[in-house]
Parts: sequence; C-alpha cells; structure tokens
Amino acid sequence: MGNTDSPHWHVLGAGSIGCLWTSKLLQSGFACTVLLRPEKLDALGSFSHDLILTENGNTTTHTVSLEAAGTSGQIDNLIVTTKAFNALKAVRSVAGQLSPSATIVLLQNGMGSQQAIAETFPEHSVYAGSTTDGAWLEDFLKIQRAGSGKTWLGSISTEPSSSISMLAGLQDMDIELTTDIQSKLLAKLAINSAINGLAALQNCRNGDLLLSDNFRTVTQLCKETEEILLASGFRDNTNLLDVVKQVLISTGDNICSTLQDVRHQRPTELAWINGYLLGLAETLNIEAPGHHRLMNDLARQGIQ
Ligand SMILES: NC(=O)C1=CN([C@@H]2O[C@H](COP(=O)(O)OP(=O)(O)OC[C@H]3O[C@@H](n4cnc5c(N)ncnc54)[C@H](OP(=O)(O)O)[C@@H]3O)[C@@H](O)[C@H]2O)C=CC1
Ligand SMILES: CC(C)(CO)C(=O)C(=O)O
Repeated sequence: MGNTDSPHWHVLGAGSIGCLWTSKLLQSGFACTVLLRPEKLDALGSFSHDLILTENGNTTTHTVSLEAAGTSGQIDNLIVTTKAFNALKAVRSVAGQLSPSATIVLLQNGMGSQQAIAETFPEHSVYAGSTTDGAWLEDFLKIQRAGSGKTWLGSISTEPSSSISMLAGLQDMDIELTTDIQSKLLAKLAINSAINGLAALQNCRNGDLLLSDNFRTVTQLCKETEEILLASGFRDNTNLLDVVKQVLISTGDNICSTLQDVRHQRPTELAWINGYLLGLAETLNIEAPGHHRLMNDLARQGIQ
C-alpha cells in the first residue's frame, strides 16, 4: 500500500533487479510504478499485474501498477534497472516526465553508463548503486531471489536528493549510503573483469577458472586491472588476485552473469567492464595485452 507522505518511485526496467526492488518498495509501504516499453504495455493490455517474488522458500504476490515509459505522468524518483547498454536510452525515453528536482538511481553493473547519464542530466540528482544481490526472472514479473547481498548507493552528481535516504530502510534489503560509490563500482568491476569474460569464453563455471591455464589468465587479468586502476588514481589496499580467488572458490558452482547472457543469446555488459578498463588503459598509455586478447577472442566467438 502506498503512503501519500512518502515519495512515489518509478522503476524503469521490469527485469530481475527491477522486480526485486519493486517488490521491496511495495512491501516497505512506498507507492511504486513499473515503467515498461510502450509496445510491451500495449501487448499486455493492462495497467496492473501481479508481481510474484520467491525468496527463502516463501512466495509473496504484490499488485503492481504499470505504465508505458515516456507516456505517463510526472516522475520524482526513478530507479533504472535496465542493463548498462540500455540505460541511457531508457532514461532519455522518460526525460520529458522527470520533474526538475527528480532523483535518478542507477543500478547498472560496470562503469560508464552511469557517468553518461549523470552528464546527460546534470540538473538531476543522480545516484549509482553497486549490489551483490542476486535475482533471476522466471517469467514476466515473476522472480526468484537467488541470494541476499549488500547494496551501496552513492551520489555521482552535485544535486542533493531528499528521498534517497529512505531507500536505506527498505525491508529485507541491506542498503547503505556511501560518499564514495566510485570505489565500490570499481572494486566490483575489477573482480568481474577477471572472471566474467573469461568464464564466458571458456564456457565454464566460475570454479573452473581456478584450473591451471585459466588461472594463469586470471592472474594476468588481475595484474593488468590493478595496474590500470592504480594509474587512474584508484587506491585499494586489497590484493585483487586474492579477492578474485576467494570469489571463485565461494561461487565455484555459479554460471556467471555474462555466461548466462551468452547462453540466452543476449548481449553482455563486458563493454562496461573490460571495455571500460581498456578505455582507461588507452587514455593512460597502458598496454593491457591480456584484456585486449580476451576481448578479441570473445569477439571472434561473436560475444559482444
Ligand atoms: N540479476 C542480478 O542478479 C543482478 C543484476 N545486476 C545488474 O543489474 C542490472 C539489471 O540486471 P537484470 O535485472 O538482471 O536485467 P534484466 O535483463 O533482467 O532486466 C532489464 C529489463 O530492462 C528492460 N528495459 C530495457 N530497456 C528498456 C526501456 N528502454 N524501457 C523499459 N524497459 C527497458 C528490459 O526489457 P527488454 O527485455 O524488453 O529489453 C528488461 O526487462 C544489470 O546491469 C546487471 O548487471 C547486478 C547484480 C545482480
Ligand atoms: C561475482 C560473479 C562473478 C559471480 O558469478 C558476478 O558478479 C557475476 O556473475 O556477474
């Protein structure tokens, strides 16, 4: 049930993370509307629908309001839950609806798409998020929460937001505000840069990257990523290879998100992960042969 004193949130992108956040916003008493592509809403022919969430063996059903992106009313608080490659276009599609002081929260993986949006919409308060939450879509508005993680939210623009702090209180979500979201995004990008592309190329589970040939490549990717990030001014006291090794052990049975995208013949977000690093490397005159080779090998297999 919506509370008239609390902000109304619009969620743009009815995929796994969009459905997870929508269910938690509704469960926490916020008014929330899901924005669909206009053609999707037309095909559905209805402005409300059940959203079904299964987590820890429990299933809950929430009735959600649906609107077409670009054709509905004013948006004061927008959460963007598309993939990185769709994010800017999606926000542009609702630009005419954004109120002058609208808050935009971006939950894309990788780096680059968030900064492009902050630069395109300098008058708005733009936040980026980095999450270790996991969810997958069983069907339209039907999701399974795969694991409860932590989400960091932090500003990437100069405009303050009056509503962002309320997100930290969402039920069953571990959300924390940070003044340095850039570091959180880069730390996750660094891990993904050594795992996702290689696992997609080798068509293997995360744990298989611990095997000798693969691990040699992981080691080289980590070394290059650290060199690039350090040269760009990012300081992190952890050893990336140690962190990646721990992730490979603890997620050994996982098919990483990029390999899942490849198997479902969807585009990947590697351009915002390894591609982002290669962009930095070029600016900094760093060679990064391992990342180049990986991206070229992936491209040869038709993986973008
Ligand atoms: N799923 C997870 O567990 C995690 C995801 N993330 C990150 O969260 C982000 C979202 O991921 P996820 O939820 O899995 O992605 P999904 O592909 O499940 O969902 C994205 C949704 O956005 C919709 N969309 C795209 N463009 C538009 C548009 N212009 N207007 C309206 N809707 C649009 C897509 O519709 P259509 O299918 O029609 O394109 C799709 O329904 C990614 O960056 C991902 O890396 C991070 C951690 C974990
Ligand atoms: C940490 C890792 C690699 C877990 O699979 C991940 O974030 C992903 O799959 O994108």
